Amino acid sequence: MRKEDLNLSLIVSCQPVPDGAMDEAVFVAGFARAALAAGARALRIESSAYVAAVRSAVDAPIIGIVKRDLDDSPVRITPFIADVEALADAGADIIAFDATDRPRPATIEALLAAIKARGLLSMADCSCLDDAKRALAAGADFVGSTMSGYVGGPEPAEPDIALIAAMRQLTPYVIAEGRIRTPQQAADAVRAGACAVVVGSAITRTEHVTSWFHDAVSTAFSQRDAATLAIDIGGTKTLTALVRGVQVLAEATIATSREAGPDDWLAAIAEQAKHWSGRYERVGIAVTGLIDEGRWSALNPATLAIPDGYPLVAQASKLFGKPAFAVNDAQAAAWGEHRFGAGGNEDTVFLTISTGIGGGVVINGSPLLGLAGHFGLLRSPTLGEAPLEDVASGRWMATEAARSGHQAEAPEIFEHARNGAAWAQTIVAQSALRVALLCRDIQMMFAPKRIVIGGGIGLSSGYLDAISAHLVALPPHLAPHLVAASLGPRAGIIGAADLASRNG
Ligand SMILES: CC(=O)N[C@H](C=O)[C@@H](O)[C@H](O)[C@H](O)COP(=O)(O)O
Repeated sequence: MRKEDLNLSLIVSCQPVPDGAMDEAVFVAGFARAALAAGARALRIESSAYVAAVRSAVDAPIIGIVKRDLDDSPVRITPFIADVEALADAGADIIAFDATDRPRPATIEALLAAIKARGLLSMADCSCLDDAKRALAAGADFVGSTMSGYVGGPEPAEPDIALIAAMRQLTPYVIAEGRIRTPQQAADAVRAGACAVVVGSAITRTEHVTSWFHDAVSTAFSQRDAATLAIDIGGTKTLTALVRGVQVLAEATIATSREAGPDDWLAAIAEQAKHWSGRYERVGIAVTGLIDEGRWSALNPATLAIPDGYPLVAQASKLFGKPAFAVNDAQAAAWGEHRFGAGGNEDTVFLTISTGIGGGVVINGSPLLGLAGHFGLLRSPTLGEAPLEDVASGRWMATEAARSGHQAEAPEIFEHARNGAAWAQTIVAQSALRVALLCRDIQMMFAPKRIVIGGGIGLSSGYLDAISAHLVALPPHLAPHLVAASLGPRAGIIGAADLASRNG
């Protein structure tokens, strides 16, 4: 065969788990025929006996290898010249061998000479770019990424796409191999420049594939069945709950003492959670302010005076004796609404318009964490550089009412507006306009499928309509799709609980 014959091909490695249930010639030949029937162009087969068995069953090109566990060398793949001879006799078209720079019984040059002498093609199984350079200089026909991740240290989870790309700079005859477990990863290897892609375990090691599914399913079952202690620490109150999935099994609200600090807040929560001891496996915490690498800081100290960089995750896991995860409260609510509420599992931006203004973004199924989504702190010259929450939130509405001579909190202002009071209507309209402009800009930044509006102000009757009214003039492809939040004040604890279950 010619080197070009392998171009653009999928190669299936038929090496069942050694000593496993499928480690028999009849299964190896069966895997080979099934792979070819489904579009594979070539096969990679271990041992001269199995090469012979497959050769008698199919005409496709066979890459042959022999695997050995030697006492005096770490090299396992085709270490001896005699292995090359046996594979050639059995009918292999290409012979692959370990090309790593390690103590070995036969040199790379000697192996290559023996392969060439039989008129066959060679594949050098490399662990790094230097292996590939040496193998090509010695005359190897193909270089493969086979040994990357198997020459010491922990086995990586992903295929070495970067090595494939780097090898492609040396030669077009690069075969991608090793830990390619999804069609997506195989396509990535092609994009990185591979001329052919070998897939093994994911297709022909039934025991391995079953154990991947088994592990994932058992972990998900135990996570689903174990409850989470979910905590939402706000500027005035703290909600503590026992949550399983979207079910809130029990909950309690305590005041957040503004004179105290995080140690005392956590102690008060622990006192409450004593009743649920033994019933939760992890802790999910949503907080006002910024969470960065598990540390908690205030973004607006007026909401709650949090010391800079408080080690919230470390303190909580110590106090509760369980793994803890912390996230900003609006980001937690954004995740809750995205997964289980009005976000409908689509790209979602969540805005909570309440005493202050918060937000969260979920794009491509992942929440943006850290500083992302703190929309209430956006400043613009048109608003005199004031943070948006200082000119649109419930707090601002009450201040504006007082300025126009009316002592009223947000709910009463809405009531007055509905009853036709012009001063109240102006305040509501101004807040809604500013939030509408924010929604317009959010649409340009993230193009979410839905902007979910929550919070006491956001869900006040008429407010969503007032925002929408400012956006009707936008052309349809620029207009945000606004929807009302559906999980209410529990969105934060539900979101934090679900994020905690995914993060530990
Ligand atoms: C390192 C080593 O000994 N690799 C061996 C080489 O033939 C096989 O165990 C792998 O199954 C083969 O490389 C395909 O890789 P994966 O099964 O990850 O798709």
